Amino acid sequence: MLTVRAPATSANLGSGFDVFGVALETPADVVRVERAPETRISITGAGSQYIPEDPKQNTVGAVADALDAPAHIKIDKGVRPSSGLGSSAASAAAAAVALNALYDRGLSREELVPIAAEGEALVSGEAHADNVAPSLLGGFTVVTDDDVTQVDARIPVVACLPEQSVSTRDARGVVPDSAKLADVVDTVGNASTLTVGMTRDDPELVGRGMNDAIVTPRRTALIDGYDDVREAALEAGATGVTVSGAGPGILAVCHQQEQRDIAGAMVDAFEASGIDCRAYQTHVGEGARLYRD
Ligand SMILES: Nc1ncnc2c1ncn2[C@@H]1O[C@H](COP(=O)(O)OP(=O)(O)O)[C@@H](O)[C@H]1O
Ligand SMILES: N[C@@H](CCOP(=O)(O)O)C(=O)O
Repeated sequence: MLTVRAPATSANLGSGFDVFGVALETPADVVRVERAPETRISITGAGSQYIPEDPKQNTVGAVADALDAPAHIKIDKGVRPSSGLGSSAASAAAAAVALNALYDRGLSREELVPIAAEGEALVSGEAHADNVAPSLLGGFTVVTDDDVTQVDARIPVVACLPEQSVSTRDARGVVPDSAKLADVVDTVGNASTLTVGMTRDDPELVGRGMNDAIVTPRRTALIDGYDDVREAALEAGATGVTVSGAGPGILAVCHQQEQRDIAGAMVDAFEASGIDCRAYQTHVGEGARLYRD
Protein backbone atom coordinates (compact mmCIF):
# COMPACT_ATOMS: atom_id res chain seq x y z
CA MET A 1 0.00 0.00 0.00
CA LEU A 2 1.31 3.44 -0.94
CA THR A 3 -0.05 6.79 0.21
CA VAL A 4 0.27 10.17 -1.50
CA ARG A 5 -0.86 13.58 -0.24
CA ALA A 6 -1.42 15.99 -3.14
CA PRO A 7 -2.26 19.64 -2.54
CA ALA A 8 -5.08 21.86 -3.71
CA THR A 9 -4.07 24.34 -6.37
CA SER A 10 -5.20 27.69 -7.65
CA ALA A 11 -5.02 28.01 -11.43
CA ASN A 12 -4.96 31.03 -13.76
CA LEU A 13 -4.11 33.69 -11.13
CA GLY A 14 -6.06 36.11 -13.33
CA SER A 15 -3.60 36.91 -16.09
CA GLY A 16 -2.42 33.32 -16.75
CA PHE A 17 -5.54 31.54 -18.03
CA ASP A 18 -4.74 27.85 -18.60
CA VAL A 19 -1.03 28.62 -18.00
CA PHE A 20 -0.34 29.64 -14.38
CA GLY A 21 -0.94 27.64 -11.22
CA VAL A 22 0.21 27.47 -7.62
CA ALA A 23 0.23 24.63 -5.10
CA LEU A 24 -1.35 25.49 -1.73
CA GLU A 25 -0.19 24.12 1.63
CA THR A 26 -3.81 23.31 2.55
CA PRO A 27 -6.21 21.67 1.84
CA ALA A 28 -5.09 18.40 0.17
CA ASP A 29 -6.34 15.02 -1.04
CA VAL A 30 -4.86 11.79 0.32
CA VAL A 31 -4.86 8.78 -2.01
CA ARG A 32 -3.93 5.17 -1.08
CA VAL A 33 -3.28 2.51 -3.71
CA GLU A 34 -2.62 -1.23 -3.81
CA ARG A 35 -2.19 -3.50 -6.83
CA ALA A 36 -5.33 -5.26 -8.05
CA PRO A 37 -6.48 -7.06 -11.21
CA GLU A 38 -8.83 -4.20 -12.03
CA THR A 39 -9.33 -0.66 -10.79
CA ARG A 40 -11.83 -0.05 -8.00
CA ILE A 41 -12.31 3.34 -6.33
CA SER A 42 -13.74 4.34 -2.95
CA ILE A 43 -14.09 7.94 -1.76
CA THR A 44 -14.52 9.63 1.62
CA GLY A 45 -14.22 13.24 2.76
CA ALA A 46 -15.25 16.66 1.45
CA GLY A 47 -17.98 16.44 -1.18
CA SER A 48 -17.37 12.71 -1.69
CA GLN A 49 -21.11 12.14 -2.17
CA TYR A 50 -20.93 14.13 -5.43
CA ILE A 51 -17.96 12.28 -6.94
CA PRO A 52 -18.47 9.14 -9.04
CA GLU A 53 -16.65 5.98 -7.93
CA ASP A 54 -16.90 4.52 -11.45
CA PRO A 55 -13.30 4.50 -12.78
CA LYS A 56 -14.59 5.65 -16.19
CA GLN A 57 -15.90 8.86 -14.59
CA ASN A 58 -13.25 9.56 -11.96
CA THR A 59 -9.98 11.37 -12.69
CA VAL A 60 -7.97 8.69 -10.88
CA GLY A 61 -9.49 6.03 -13.15
CA ALA A 62 -8.24 7.94 -16.20
CA VAL A 63 -4.76 8.08 -14.64
CA ALA A 64 -4.77 4.34 -13.84
CA ASP A 65 -5.71 3.66 -17.48
CA ALA A 66 -3.04 5.99 -18.83
CA LEU A 67 -0.36 4.28 -16.71
CA ASP A 68 -1.80 0.79 -17.34
CA ALA A 69 -1.75 0.41 -13.55
CA PRO A 70 -4.94 -1.20 -12.18
CA ALA A 71 -5.36 -0.76 -8.44
CA HIS A 72 -7.70 -0.44 -5.53
CA ILE A 73 -7.67 3.29 -4.95
CA LYS A 74 -8.96 4.97 -1.78
CA ILE A 75 -9.43 8.74 -2.01
CA ASP A 76 -9.83 10.89 1.09
CA LYS A 77 -11.00 14.24 -0.23
CA GLY A 78 -9.69 17.32 1.54
CA VAL A 79 -10.35 19.50 -1.52
CA ARG A 80 -14.04 20.09 -2.14
CA PRO A 81 -15.10 19.43 -5.76
CA SER A 82 -16.22 22.23 -8.11
CA SER A 83 -14.85 24.93 -5.82
CA GLY A 84 -11.96 26.29 -7.92
CA LEU A 85 -9.17 24.69 -5.93
CA GLY A 86 -8.30 21.90 -8.36
CA SER A 87 -10.14 19.13 -6.56
CA SER A 88 -10.26 16.73 -9.50
CA ALA A 89 -6.61 17.55 -10.24
CA ALA A 90 -5.42 16.87 -6.67
CA SER A 91 -6.78 13.32 -6.85
CA ALA A 92 -5.32 12.83 -10.33
CA ALA A 93 -1.89 14.12 -9.30
CA ALA A 94 -1.87 11.94 -6.18
CA ALA A 95 -2.89 8.87 -8.18
CA ALA A 96 -0.23 9.56 -10.81
CA VAL A 97 2.54 9.70 -8.20
CA ALA A 98 1.22 6.68 -6.30
CA LEU A 99 0.65 4.41 -9.31
CA ASN A 100 3.96 5.41 -10.91
CA ALA A 101 5.69 4.20 -7.73
CA LEU A 102 3.43 1.15 -7.21
CA TYR A 103 4.19 -0.17 -10.70
CA ASP A 104 7.80 1.11 -10.87
CA ARG A 105 7.08 3.08 -14.05
CA GLY A 106 10.04 5.37 -13.39
CA LEU A 107 8.42 8.53 -14.79
CA SER A 108 9.58 11.93 -13.56
CA ARG A 109 7.14 14.41 -12.01
CA GLU A 110 7.29 16.43 -15.25
CA GLU A 111 6.45 13.31 -17.27
CA LEU A 112 3.47 12.67 -15.01
CA VAL A 113 1.91 16.08 -15.85
CA PRO A 114 0.25 15.03 -19.17
CA ILE A 115 -0.82 11.73 -17.61
CA ALA A 116 -2.55 13.42 -14.67
CA ALA A 117 -4.08 15.91 -17.13
CA GLU A 118 -5.96 13.00 -18.77
CA GLY A 119 -8.19 13.11 -15.71
CA GLU A 120 -8.93 16.80 -16.33
CA ALA A 121 -9.92 16.02 -19.93
CA LEU A 122 -12.43 13.54 -18.54
CA VAL A 123 -14.18 16.04 -16.23
CA SER A 124 -13.79 19.41 -17.94
CA GLY A 125 -13.57 18.46 -21.61
CA GLU A 126 -9.98 19.65 -22.06
CA ALA A 127 -6.67 18.32 -20.74
CA HIS A 128 -5.68 21.65 -19.14
CA ALA A 129 -2.63 20.98 -16.96
CA ASP A 130 -2.52 24.19 -14.92
CA ASN A 131 -3.84 22.42 -11.79
CA VAL A 132 -2.09 19.07 -12.06
CA ALA A 133 1.32 20.69 -12.73
CA PRO A 134 1.55 22.59 -9.41
CA SER A 135 -0.05 19.72 -7.51
CA LEU A 136 2.73 17.44 -8.81
CA LEU A 137 5.65 19.88 -8.76
CA GLY A 138 4.78 22.41 -6.04
CA GLY A 139 5.38 26.17 -6.08
CA PHE A 140 4.40 28.26 -9.11
CA THR A 141 4.12 26.57 -12.49
CA VAL A 142 3.83 27.75 -16.06
CA VAL A 143 2.42 25.21 -18.51
CA THR A 144 2.54 25.47 -22.28
CA ASP A 145 1.36 22.96 -24.90
CA ASP A 146 4.40 20.72 -24.50
CA ASP A 147 6.35 22.00 -21.50
CA VAL A 148 6.17 22.97 -17.84
CA THR A 149 8.38 25.37 -15.89
CA GLN A 150 8.41 25.52 -12.09
CA VAL A 151 9.78 27.85 -9.42
CA ASP A 152 9.51 27.44 -5.68
CA ALA A 153 7.68 30.39 -4.16
CA ARG A 154 6.48 31.28 -0.70
CA ILE A 155 3.58 33.73 -0.90
CA PRO A 156 0.77 34.05 1.70
CA VAL A 157 -2.74 33.67 0.28
CA VAL A 158 -6.33 33.41 1.41
CA ALA A 159 -8.60 31.08 -0.55
CA CYS A 160 -12.24 31.73 0.26
CA LEU A 161 -14.77 29.10 -0.89
CA PRO A 162 -18.47 29.98 -0.89
CA GLU A 163 -21.13 27.28 -0.49
CA GLN A 164 -21.81 27.33 -4.20
CA SER A 165 -20.62 25.02 -6.99
CA VAL A 166 -19.38 26.10 -10.41
CA SER A 167 -18.29 23.27 -12.67
CA THR A 168 -15.12 23.92 -14.62
CA ARG A 169 -16.86 22.64 -17.74
CA ASP A 170 -19.60 25.31 -17.37
CA ALA A 171 -17.12 28.08 -16.52
CA ARG A 172 -15.10 27.24 -19.63
CA GLY A 173 -18.27 27.82 -21.63
CA VAL A 174 -18.22 31.58 -20.83
CA VAL A 175 -14.60 32.16 -21.89
CA PRO A 176 -14.52 34.43 -24.98
CA ASP A 177 -13.16 33.07 -28.28
CA SER A 178 -11.11 36.19 -29.02
CA ALA A 179 -9.81 39.36 -27.35
CA LYS A 180 -8.86 42.92 -28.25
CA LEU A 181 -5.18 43.49 -28.84
CA ALA A 182 -5.09 46.19 -26.14
CA ASP A 183 -6.41 43.68 -23.59
CA VAL A 184 -3.88 41.08 -24.72
CA VAL A 185 -1.05 43.61 -24.31
CA ASP A 186 -2.25 44.46 -20.78
CA THR A 187 -2.51 40.78 -19.91
CA VAL A 188 1.00 39.99 -21.15
CA GLY A 189 2.32 42.86 -19.01
CA ASN A 190 0.43 41.65 -15.96
CA ALA A 191 1.45 38.01 -16.43
CA SER A 192 5.10 39.05 -16.75
CA THR A 193 4.88 41.17 -13.59
CA LEU A 194 3.33 38.26 -11.71
CA THR A 195 6.07 35.88 -12.86
CA VAL A 196 8.82 38.22 -11.67
CA GLY A 197 6.93 38.52 -8.36
CA MET A 198 6.91 34.76 -7.91
CA THR A 199 10.65 34.51 -8.47
CA ARG A 200 11.19 37.24 -5.83
CA ASP A 201 8.54 36.05 -3.32
CA ASP A 202 7.02 39.51 -3.68
CA PRO A 203 3.26 39.70 -2.89
CA GLU A 204 3.03 43.26 -4.28
CA LEU A 205 4.19 42.26 -7.77
CA VAL A 206 2.17 39.03 -7.72
CA GLY A 207 -0.99 40.86 -6.64
CA ARG A 208 -0.55 43.62 -9.23
CA GLY A 209 0.08 41.03 -11.94
CA MET A 210 -3.19 39.18 -11.33
CA ASN A 211 -5.33 41.74 -13.18
CA ASP A 212 -7.02 40.41 -16.29
CA ALA A 213 -9.63 42.02 -18.54
CA ILE A 214 -10.25 39.02 -20.81
CA VAL A 215 -11.44 35.88 -18.96
CA THR A 216 -11.98 36.94 -15.34
CA PRO A 217 -14.81 39.47 -15.89
CA ARG A 218 -16.91 36.79 -17.64
CA ARG A 219 -16.48 34.44 -14.73
CA THR A 220 -17.06 36.84 -11.85
CA ALA A 221 -20.63 37.10 -13.11
CA LEU A 222 -21.09 33.42 -12.11
CA ILE A 223 -20.05 34.05 -8.48
CA ASP A 224 -22.64 35.51 -6.11
CA GLY A 225 -21.11 38.31 -4.01
CA TYR A 226 -17.80 38.44 -5.94
CA ASP A 227 -17.46 42.26 -6.19
CA ASP A 228 -18.16 42.85 -2.50
CA VAL A 229 -15.76 40.12 -1.38
CA ARG A 230 -13.01 41.43 -3.68
CA GLU A 231 -13.49 44.99 -2.39
CA ALA A 232 -13.44 43.83 1.24
CA ALA A 233 -10.22 41.86 0.72
CA LEU A 234 -8.50 44.80 -0.96
CA GLU A 235 -9.61 47.16 1.82
CA ALA A 236 -8.18 44.74 4.39
CA GLY A 237 -4.80 44.87 2.64
CA ALA A 238 -4.80 42.21 -0.10
CA THR A 239 -2.29 43.03 -2.82
CA GLY A 240 -4.44 41.31 -5.46
CA VAL A 241 -7.71 39.38 -5.69
CA THR A 242 -9.06 37.17 -8.45
CA VAL A 243 -11.15 34.11 -9.22
CA SER A 244 -9.43 30.89 -8.13
CA GLY A 245 -9.41 28.55 -11.12
CA ALA A 246 -12.83 28.50 -12.69
CA GLY A 247 -14.40 29.66 -9.39
CA PRO A 248 -16.43 30.06 -7.28
CA GLY A 249 -13.43 30.19 -4.92
CA ILE A 250 -11.79 33.62 -4.62
CA LEU A 251 -8.04 33.97 -4.14
CA ALA A 252 -6.41 36.90 -2.32
CA VAL A 253 -2.64 37.41 -2.25
CA CYS A 254 -1.19 39.29 0.70
CA HIS A 255 1.61 39.97 3.16
CA GLN A 256 1.68 37.62 6.16
CA GLN A 257 0.65 40.31 8.66
CA GLU A 258 -2.63 41.06 6.84
CA GLN A 259 -3.66 37.45 6.15
CA ARG A 260 -5.97 36.98 9.13
CA ASP A 261 -7.81 40.31 8.63
CA ILE A 262 -8.29 39.56 4.95
CA ALA A 263 -9.76 36.13 5.68
CA GLY A 264 -12.18 37.71 8.17
CA ALA A 265 -13.16 40.47 5.75
CA MET A 266 -13.87 37.99 2.94
CA VAL A 267 -15.99 35.74 5.17
CA ASP A 268 -17.92 38.75 6.51
CA ALA A 269 -18.57 40.04 2.99
CA PHE A 270 -19.90 36.69 1.77
CA GLU A 271 -22.03 36.34 4.88
CA ALA A 272 -23.44 39.86 4.41
CA SER A 273 -24.80 38.58 1.09
CA GLY A 274 -26.27 35.56 2.89
CA ILE A 275 -23.64 33.13 1.56
CA ASP A 276 -21.83 30.66 3.84
CA CYS A 277 -18.17 30.15 3.04
CA ARG A 278 -14.87 28.80 4.32
CA ALA A 279 -11.57 30.68 4.21
CA TYR A 280 -8.19 28.91 4.08
CA GLN A 281 -5.29 31.02 5.34
CA THR A 282 -2.44 29.30 3.58
CA HIS A 283 0.70 29.73 1.44
CA VAL A 284 2.09 28.66 -1.87
CA GLY A 285 3.68 25.36 -0.90
CA GLU A 286 5.12 21.99 -1.90
CA GLY A 287 3.82 19.43 -4.39
CA ALA A 288 2.60 15.85 -3.94
CA ARG A 289 4.37 13.81 -1.28
CA LEU A 290 4.75 10.02 -1.35
CA TYR A 291 4.65 7.88 1.83
CA ARG A 292 5.56 4.19 1.81
CA ASP A 293 3.58 2.32 4.51
N1 LIG B 1 -11.28 12.34 -7.96
C1 LIG B 1 -12.10 13.37 -8.16
N2 LIG B 1 -12.11 14.41 -7.31
C2 LIG B 1 -12.96 15.45 -7.48
N3 LIG B 1 -13.86 15.54 -8.48
C3 LIG B 1 -13.89 14.53 -9.37
C4 LIG B 1 -13.02 13.41 -9.26
N4 LIG B 1 -13.27 12.59 -10.30
C5 LIG B 1 -14.27 13.13 -11.01
N5 LIG B 1 -14.64 14.31 -10.45
C6 LIG B 1 -15.70 15.20 -10.98
O1 LIG B 1 -15.08 16.39 -11.43
C7 LIG B 1 -15.94 17.50 -11.23
C8 LIG B 1 -15.17 18.53 -10.43
O2 LIG B 1 -14.14 18.99 -11.20
P1 LIG B 1 -14.06 20.50 -11.67
O3 LIG B 1 -15.42 20.95 -12.16
O4 LIG B 1 -12.90 20.59 -12.57
O5 LIG B 1 -13.80 21.28 -10.33
P2 LIG B 1 -12.52 21.23 -9.40
O6 LIG B 1 -11.97 22.60 -9.43
O7 LIG B 1 -13.06 20.93 -8.09
O8 LIG B 1 -11.60 20.21 -9.93
C9 LIG B 1 -17.15 17.00 -10.48
O9 LIG B 1 -18.18 16.79 -11.41
C10 LIG B 1 -16.69 15.66 -9.92
O10 LIG B 1 -17.74 14.73 -9.78
N1 LIG C 1 -7.60 26.87 -16.37
C1 LIG C 1 -8.76 26.18 -15.86
C2 LIG C 1 -8.58 25.96 -14.38
C3 LIG C 1 -9.75 25.30 -13.70
O1 LIG C 1 -9.45 25.20 -12.32
P1 LIG C 1 -10.48 24.54 -11.29
O2 LIG C 1 -9.75 24.51 -10.00
O3 LIG C 1 -11.68 25.40 -11.24
O4 LIG C 1 -10.78 23.16 -11.81
C4 LIG C 1 -9.98 27.05 -16.15
O5 LIG C 1 -9.92 28.23 -15.79
O6 LIG C 1 -10.95 26.58 -16.74
